[in-house]
Amino acid sequence: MKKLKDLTSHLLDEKIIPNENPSITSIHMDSREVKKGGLFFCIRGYTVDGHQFAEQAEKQGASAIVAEEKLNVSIPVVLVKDSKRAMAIMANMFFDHPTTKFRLIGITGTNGKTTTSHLVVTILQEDKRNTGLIGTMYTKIGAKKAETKNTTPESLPLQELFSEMASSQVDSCVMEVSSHALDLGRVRGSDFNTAVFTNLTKDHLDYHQTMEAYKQAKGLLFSQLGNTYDGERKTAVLNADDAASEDFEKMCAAPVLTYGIDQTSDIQALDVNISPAGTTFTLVTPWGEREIELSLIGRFSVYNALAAAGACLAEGVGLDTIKNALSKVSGVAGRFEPVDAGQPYAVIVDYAHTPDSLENVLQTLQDMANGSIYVIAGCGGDRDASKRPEMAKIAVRYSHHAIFTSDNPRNEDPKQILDQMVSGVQQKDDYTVIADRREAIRYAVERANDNDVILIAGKGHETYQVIGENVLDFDDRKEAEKAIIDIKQGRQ
Ligand SMILES: CC(=O)N[C@H]1[C@@H](OP(=O)(O)OP(=O)(O)OC[C@H]2O[C@@H](n3ccc(=O)[nH]c3=O)[C@H](O)[C@@H]2O)O[C@H](CO)[C@@H](O)[C@@H]1O[C@H](C)C(=O)N[C@@H](C)C(=O)N[C@H](CCC(=O)O)C(=O)O
Ligand SMILES: Nc1ncnc2c1ncn2[C@@H]1O[C@H](COP(=O)(O)OP(=O)(O)OP(=O)(O)O)[C@@H](O)[C@H]1O
Ligand SMILES: N[C@H](CCC[C@H](N)C(=O)O)C(=O)O
Ligand SMILES: [Mg+2]
Repeated sequence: MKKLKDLTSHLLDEKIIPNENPSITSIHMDSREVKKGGLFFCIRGYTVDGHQFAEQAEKQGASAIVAEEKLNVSIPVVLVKDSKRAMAIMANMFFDHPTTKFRLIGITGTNGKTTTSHLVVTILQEDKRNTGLIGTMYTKIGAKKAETKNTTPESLPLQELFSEMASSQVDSCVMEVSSHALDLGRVRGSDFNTAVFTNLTKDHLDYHQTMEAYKQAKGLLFSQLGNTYDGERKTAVLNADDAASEDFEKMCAAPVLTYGIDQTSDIQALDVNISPAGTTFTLVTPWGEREIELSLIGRFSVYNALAAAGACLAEGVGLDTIKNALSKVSGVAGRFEPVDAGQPYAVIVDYAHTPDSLENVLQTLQDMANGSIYVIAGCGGDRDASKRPEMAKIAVRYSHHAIFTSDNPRNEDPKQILDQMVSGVQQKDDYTVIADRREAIRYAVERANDNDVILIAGKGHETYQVIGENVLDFDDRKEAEKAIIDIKQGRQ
């Protein structure tokens, strides 16, 4: 059991620590979850100010509170300048520095984090490691999945999850590290061993405002990596074909391993061959060469495989293990996932929700399709509006017919989002606007002929649609399947 002062001993910023030193049996950032003997952190959020729940936490039996202002409570209050920062440090102390007990591999970048993290886990498991995974779709300890709200959780639930991983004998944890998480300090106190960069293109400018600030946020993963001198191996794995890597190299004290297709790099893909059946390339590394066979398609998949191979080489995995594991990967849910209901044309569900990812996926389809390409695309509400016209422009440029529809409108008017998309295209372009996503999918399915391709972009693995405050059941894969079957029956 911990005492309050065990947890405050590493708080170096301006603080006032009370004389009392109660026992702390649990820690909480949500007043509704506070237990007797717990420590409650008052966090100023985007929606509410956690300080207003201090009295509720006291009523529920909290032993102490961490806050940024004086409170009207009779339990001890630790006053700090920044309770989010204090929470990251104290959560790490409360759970006994869990990330020092296993290898931690962090993956950042605009696109490819979820895919690359799955590839890394597959390779590490082939190497008989006990893995943990934290990312957009779920968290996983071995095969046990749990739901998650954020791609990278807030520091307190994150350290708690790390602690559970350590108790479950996880020896390697692979996590997606979002730019929001880096900027908001959610991974402060996490001891990364290998840090991977996929790529940097436009997204999240609603939050970061400028590409420079967005890049700086991503760079924090590399500056937080530390160095190898304390005996632990640390490596930054950087994409040599992305200009941002030069900046990250400067921000990083650890050894750097680069990967690429175009630029000369430590880990290089040569003789890349992409076909609808899969991808092959020669993986050239400082440890030797191997012929790689992947069932994933597209040039972007080669980058994800290189990033994963780089991370695993940094983690000491052998080349044969990497080759074998990559040959077994069948795909990641909602990423270029085919829907097959016996139709004579292809339907692909993909999580492309940025201009760059949409362009990559459509380019890949263009290289392969024999018939027409239909793309169904929308843009999320309460998110970066500047990508809307760009995504629409890309959709019409690489398809024969684009259908603009709703993604997750959240608290925005779907019509307004669609108007912003349409502002990026010209009247002569071949597009249709159908706000209802179900109808948009049906529209494409009704029109597709043999050998055509329908790309349903943006929601990938998501099984819901957020409209206003309502979270409705919605799964692009199921909707497509239903539409194919209904329309087939109607045609018979
Ligand atoms: C903008 C943002 O990052 N918001 C995050 C933030 O929410 P918030 O600031 O609105 O929290 P709040 O509701 O104001 O609450 C403030 C505090 O009061 C507490 N509270 C609240 C109510 C109550 O009754 N009692 C109580 O104690 C809350 O627990 C909290 O500690 O803190 C929450 C808890 O950690 C996060 O789940 C939430 O992420 C939301 C869901 C979100 O959408 N975030 C996105 C922008 C995000 O972070 N995305 C990235 C991935 C992006 C990508 O790369 O694709 C991610 O890592 O997920
Ligand atoms: N290396 C890559 N470069 C560009 N686009 C990619 C790359 N890898 C995947 N994509 C595209 O981006 C989409 C999202 O991929 P993935 O989920 O792996 O990225 P992510 O970085 O985890 O995204 P998020 O930030 O939403 O968590 C894929 O469906 C695909 O269209
Ligand atoms: N992690 C991303 C996911 C976007 C997925 C897309 N379907 C949307 O809702 O915009 C975000 O929260 O911005
Ligand atoms: Mg992800």
